Amino acid sequence: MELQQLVTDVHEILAANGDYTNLSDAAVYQPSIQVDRKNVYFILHEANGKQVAKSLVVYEDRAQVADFDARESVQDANKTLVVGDLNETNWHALVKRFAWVKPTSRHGYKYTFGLGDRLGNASNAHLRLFKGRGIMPVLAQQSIRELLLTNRTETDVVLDAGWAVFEEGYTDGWAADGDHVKNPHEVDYAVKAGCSMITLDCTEKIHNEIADLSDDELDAKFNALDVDLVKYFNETYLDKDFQISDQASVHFSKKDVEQSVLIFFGAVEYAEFIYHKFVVPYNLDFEISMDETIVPTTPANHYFFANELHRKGITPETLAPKFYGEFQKAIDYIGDIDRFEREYVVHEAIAEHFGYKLSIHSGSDKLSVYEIIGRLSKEHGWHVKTAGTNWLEALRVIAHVDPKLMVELYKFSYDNLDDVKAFYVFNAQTDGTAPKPETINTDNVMTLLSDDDARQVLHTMYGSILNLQKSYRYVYRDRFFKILKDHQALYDKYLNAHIAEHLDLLQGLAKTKAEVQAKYEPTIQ
Ligand SMILES: O=C(O)[C@@H](O)[C@H](O)[C@H](O)C(=O)CO
Repeated sequence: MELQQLVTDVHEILAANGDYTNLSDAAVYQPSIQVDRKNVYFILHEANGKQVAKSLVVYEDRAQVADFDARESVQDANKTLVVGDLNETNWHALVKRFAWVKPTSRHGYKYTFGLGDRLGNASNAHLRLFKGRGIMPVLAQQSIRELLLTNRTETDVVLDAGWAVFEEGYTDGWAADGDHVKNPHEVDYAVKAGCSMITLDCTEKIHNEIADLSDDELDAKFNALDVDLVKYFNETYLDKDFQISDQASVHFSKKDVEQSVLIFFGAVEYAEFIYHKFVVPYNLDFEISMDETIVPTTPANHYFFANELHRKGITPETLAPKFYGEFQKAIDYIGDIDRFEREYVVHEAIAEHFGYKLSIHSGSDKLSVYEIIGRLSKEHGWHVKTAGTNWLEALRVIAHVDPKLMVELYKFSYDNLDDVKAFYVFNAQTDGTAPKPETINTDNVMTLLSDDDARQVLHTMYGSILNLQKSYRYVYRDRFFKILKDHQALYDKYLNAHIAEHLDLLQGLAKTKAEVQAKYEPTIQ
């Protein structure tokens, strides 16, 4: 783009007095335009084959503009216009000028939604869907596991999301979640990369093996604790009933007390350690997760955990119990929905009593329980986390554009599923009911995206697909990303239709899974 044309664009923007609907240069991406006094900022979209080349354009006083890493520049009276890349230096320079470009705490936002983007190009679509929806997007949300499997850094994740925020002019607030961090160096890494929130995964501090002890073994182990601890726990909880709300109460039997202490108290102490070492000093938005443990979090366990945190003066922003039933990757809820609702009432009451919101992990595709969650948490708020479902919508693009490649990706994933045994646990891994690759062809490949077992296979094999190399060359990664970027509009459409199904149910705009599928599924065929 000619620099003089950009100077003309700037003058037209300054003269437009905020009405940018009829700018003469279509390359100026209108949602990104920011005017601060006589300074102008925007993203330039230039066609690059089927893709869009993006540049930052800044028009500022000469002294200020030195903050930016300029590829080229031109003087205009006492101003300088620079053109630069969407890189780390330029993002931080924008953050100095516009606070909303930086991630912030979810505190004060009633409804918040995690939009984990394993590829780094879903956030623009997500933001266009979330604008005006009344839900705060946690755009940057990748677990350490996802970072390892995708060879991305936390900084990559924050920047990919942060540039989308500026580009879409999303000024309502967004968050960056250092997800499933388990130890001080992972927490420190997430904080220093600019995450506004951490999700402390307590899995390794939760003693699932206790659940297998006999009553006598449990009793012996509990009574082997320091006498003052045994005394405190028994006096505080044993045979006690806690009326939490009109609808919810929790009773502690001897077994409830002993299991809650021996399974969870170590995690309470660890959360306290991380809280004082990081959450307070860095003023972090704090989530505690126990959703990936083997033992479900009973209401008694949850009350115990929350009460012990409260006794230590700790109130997280959100807490993720492991609910009754199964929240497996990429598929709907598995379990007795009535029992889920009965127990959810108690979990929600506990969260309200102690002043935090429930967090729903593996929140993708749980269309059968969103109405319950949205209804029961409507007054107090909810946090729902998705990630892999956005990856699956990228695969839907591949299946639509290059069915032959998708057949190959599925066969590779099916044949190498052991790659993810150490990372994920799901039914399709064990029960062998996923479609056999020999039954999949270019005519039926799209059906993989609606088959539960195939979805789980594809949902978890993202790292293996993206990183497979032969003779030092990526087998799939380059082809994958070229197709996706050549068809960004199709990806955006798929993403928004699929996530809208989630939001409509959570926000009570629809009551059933069938309703939202009838509304949105036809748009993604
Ligand atoms: O796959 C992952 O590691 C993450 O997406 C993680 O599961 C995340 O916390 C989540 O629950 C998203 O649904």
